[in-house]
Amino acid sequence: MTTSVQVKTHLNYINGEWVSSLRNKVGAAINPANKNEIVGYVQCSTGEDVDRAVAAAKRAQKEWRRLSGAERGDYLYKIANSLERRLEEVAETMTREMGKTFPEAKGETMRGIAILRYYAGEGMRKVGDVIPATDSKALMFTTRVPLGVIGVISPWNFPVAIPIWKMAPALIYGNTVVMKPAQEAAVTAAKIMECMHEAGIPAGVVNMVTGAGSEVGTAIVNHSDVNGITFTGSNATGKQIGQAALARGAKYQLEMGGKNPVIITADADLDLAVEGTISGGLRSTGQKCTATSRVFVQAEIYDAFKEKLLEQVKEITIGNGMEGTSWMGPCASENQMKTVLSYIEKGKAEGARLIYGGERYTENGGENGFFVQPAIFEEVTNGMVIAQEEIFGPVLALIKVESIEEALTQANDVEYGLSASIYTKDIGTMMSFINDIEAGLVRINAETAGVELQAPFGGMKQSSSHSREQGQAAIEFFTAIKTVFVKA
Ligand SMILES: NC(=O)C1=CN([C@@H]2O[C@H](COP(=O)(O)OP(=O)(O)OC[C@H]3O[C@@H](n4cnc5c(N)ncnc54)[C@H](OP(=O)(O)O)[C@@H]3O)[C@@H](O)[C@H]2O)C=CC1
Ligand SMILES: O=C(O)CCC(=O)C(=O)O
Repeated sequence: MTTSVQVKTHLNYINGEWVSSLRNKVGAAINPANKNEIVGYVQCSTGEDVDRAVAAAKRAQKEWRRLSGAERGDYLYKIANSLERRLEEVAETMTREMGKTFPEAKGETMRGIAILRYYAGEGMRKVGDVIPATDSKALMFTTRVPLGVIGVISPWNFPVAIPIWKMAPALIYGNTVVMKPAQEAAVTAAKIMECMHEAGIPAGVVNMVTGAGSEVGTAIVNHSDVNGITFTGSNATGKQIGQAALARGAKYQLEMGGKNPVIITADADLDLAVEGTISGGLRSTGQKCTATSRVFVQAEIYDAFKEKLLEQVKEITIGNGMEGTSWMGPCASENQMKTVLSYIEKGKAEGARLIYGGERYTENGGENGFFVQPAIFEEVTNGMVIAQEEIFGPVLALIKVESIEEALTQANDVEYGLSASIYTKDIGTMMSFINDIEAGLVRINAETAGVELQAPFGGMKQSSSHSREQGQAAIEFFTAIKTVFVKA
């Protein structure tokens, strides 16, 4: 097990400098695999710290937007190189701070590097179109301008990838940023800022203020000089942010929960389906908005699928994510663990049959961490809470269906619409799934999780504010279009 990361007090990053919060108070970040281990200390900031960061971002924006896309891209390449040099350290910090296994944390950090390089390249791509004017002597075209200052509010479940997939496009299109990471992932976020600093990004272009969402997050959302807010997290918080932004006329983008289904048809490759269900539902301890949570299985193969699934889930090793033997780490916090355990209790109380796991895991030193065994329920009906609400934990609900139509109807019968997958060999079934499933991310013979950085990402229904992040879709949020008519 590597233990190279020093425990230190991380400061806010404002106007190119590392500064304490004006309140001068810090909070300890603890390891969810061992609550006695402190990973670092982070600032518990106030609205006044946000004011300073926003003022710095506003000042820096004029110069930053004047640079060419290629010049801004050069900074992103340098940030990517710095993150690459610190890959192991950042990944280890992530594992120790929020629990995901080291290989997953490393994979996520590499994804962050790839996102930075992708958007660095975007600085050289077209930003507008020439549109024929009705006047033959005129030239009409569109161009794009940055929004100004962007508030980035990010969650703890992807501490590197999510802040980067919000900040990199914001920056490349000429915006400046004030970032508030989840307090539970703020040490890892500070490492990203260190990479930005190392890359020599001009003072004020990127700023980070850590602290409670109810204080720091709210201050960003309500600040009149923050022109756009991009958020990933819970529906309750997302809706509040959307309403507050709308009330003062700021642009907003919300990525929220999921209750993602997988359908296993009678002709599915069962080994592949079991592998995808386990990986989609239980990797990262189920703490992905794209995690599989409802498993619709056709009656003909239900028993065979269940047997294989149970066989393999029993093999899952739980433990500290820094141990090479651990397949699944802890929940990210005590609160998250309690939420998951309470959903498991609700499932039992509502009459679903728990056929595997679902207890707090306390073996091999686990009593000091926030571990939960994977839980597999069957006899779940669509009206149950565990079939409707986002659990964000390692819980799978098996639902037996007679037909693909029944599976589709039930799969759509939730308020969310983020991702969905089907395992089938039949092209007709694939086509009806693509057409009829209500989800922004549709996957065939592949797990529900797994977002490609170059493709649009976002959900339908209550899963998002109906916008898309990542890939070239990001330009829609981070810029405004100007239509220009030139008459010589
Ligand atoms: N879609 C997804 O990827 C995610 C979904 N979730 C869902 O949300 C549940 C709860 O997780 P939780 O961490 O509480 O999620 P939140 O939505 O509360 O947190 C997400 C981010 O928003 C910040 N925040 C909280 N309240 C406000 C506010 N009033 N104004 C502005 N920003 C705010 C948080 O800060 P801080 O936490 O530092 O106070 C954090 O940075 C999970 O169980 C899961 O179901 C959670 C994370 C990611
Ligand atoms: O599935 C993924 O890779 C991304 C998931 C995600 O965006 C999230 O959980 O917030």
